[in-house]
Amino acid sequence: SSSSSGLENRIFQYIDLHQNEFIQTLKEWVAVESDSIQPQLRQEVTRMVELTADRLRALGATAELVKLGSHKLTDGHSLLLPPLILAELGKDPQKPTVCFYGHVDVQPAKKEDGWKTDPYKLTEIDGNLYGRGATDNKGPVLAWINAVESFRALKLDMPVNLKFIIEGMEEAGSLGLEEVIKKENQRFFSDVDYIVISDNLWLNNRKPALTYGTRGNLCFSVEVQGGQRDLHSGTFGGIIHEPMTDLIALLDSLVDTSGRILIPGVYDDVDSLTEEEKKLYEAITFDPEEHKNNSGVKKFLYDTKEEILMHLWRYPSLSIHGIEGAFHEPGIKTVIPARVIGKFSIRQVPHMNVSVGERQVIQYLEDVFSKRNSSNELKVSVPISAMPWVADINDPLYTAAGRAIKTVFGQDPEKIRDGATIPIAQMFQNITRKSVMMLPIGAADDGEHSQKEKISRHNYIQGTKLFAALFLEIAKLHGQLQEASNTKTTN
Ligand SMILES: NCCCC(=O)N[C@@H](Cc1c[nH]cn1)C(=O)O
Ligand SMILES: [Zn+2]
Ligand SMILES: [Zn+2]
Repeated sequence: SSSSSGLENRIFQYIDLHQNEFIQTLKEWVAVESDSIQPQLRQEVTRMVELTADRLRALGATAELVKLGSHKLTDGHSLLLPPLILAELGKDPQKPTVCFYGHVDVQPAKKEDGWKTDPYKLTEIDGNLYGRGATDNKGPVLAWINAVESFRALKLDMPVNLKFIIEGMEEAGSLGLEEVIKKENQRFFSDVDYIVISDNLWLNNRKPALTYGTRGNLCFSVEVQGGQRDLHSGTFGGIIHEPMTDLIALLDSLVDTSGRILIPGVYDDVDSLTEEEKKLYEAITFDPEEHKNNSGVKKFLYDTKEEILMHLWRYPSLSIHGIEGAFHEPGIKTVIPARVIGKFSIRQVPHMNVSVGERQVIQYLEDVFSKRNSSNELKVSVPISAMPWVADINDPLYTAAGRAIKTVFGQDPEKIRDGATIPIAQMFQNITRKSVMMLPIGAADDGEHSQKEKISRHNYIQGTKLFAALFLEIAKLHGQLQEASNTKTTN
């Protein structure tokens, strides 16, 4: 049913009445500088993980803090990783078990980066709650917790068993997580029926979405080394092969002005486009103008909605991210850097093979470099390699979420893919073989990772209702599934 039941209405009313308390908790969470990128803030990440575990325990859950060991920093030092939370609430064999994944670490944020408000002080302006982590991912994690809290406050039986897997290193590449999923596959995940991730955004500012796919990513570091030290360009400029010049030539050889990747073979395994798939893009509500406004750029490479969506979701793209070792301060420094490292990545799509891609790129870079007859040394490495993820939208989990969305937002969800990479989705699906779904609550203009990250009060509160409605829909679905399988066995 698309209209809410008496039970849902009671829960929704509770959520509406307690919204300021939910926002207060989000304020307390945003105040913790749980930046997982900067080593000096690692203790804050650990504190945030512990705070989250306490909150889960207050709901009646058991929350285990799994030690993940330490990792090596680029300067050679070792740093302890924050623990991972594995929590459980309810173990009724008659109920389905839903596992929620989220993260409580955040991207770095400094007021000087151009924030209009203090990034660690949640500030409400015109119905938007600005602050680092508001949408990525503290708001959505709290929305799950708020939903459970609402059932408890109303003394309602939870319709599903819940498990939570919450980490503190997502923004730094989910270090140590894959090993835990593998290790816990036969234990923690054994009775899980559904896995839900709420760590992405809607496709536009108003229409809710369900996400069934993400692109993967192959990240490359291209190092060009000349001599042992930087040189004066007045003394050596004109008589040596400069590492930066080699690197710029390499980077410039990767993609043409229309965005097409120039590495031979890259498009060979990309799924061919069927008429049926084409229709999916035509049916989606997506306003290229709104997307352009969210981005702040003047023009996209493509004009139509369909072309834009396909180039974000089902075609690979190559982006150049930066150059380590380059002089980047204001003013002029007439230096020739001795060693520079270019960073670029290729978003992977079905059915590209990451190992094949790796070889194609390395071979191509070596070929381009050898034609330059440079005396410098080239080294290519692949620090991150993540496969794309696509799920079956006909899975019952998607039906349940679609119904919950209709109840809360009064409209059917847009079924979308995401051009970014959530490696955990593919990992969960591949290792556990469970149904995996991404259910975002943030709008397209939430500005994850940017200087104006926010979640709207509306989305945070309706998102809380959405998760409560999802628990009920999954329980209903499970009842139906169980009835169907009982009918099968008795026939
Ligand atoms: N909307 C969710 C975005 C999550 C995100 O930003 N993921 C990163 C992960 C990544 C991929 N390669 C290196 N890190 C992303 O850039 O897609
Ligand atoms: Zn995130
Ligand atoms: Zn993020």
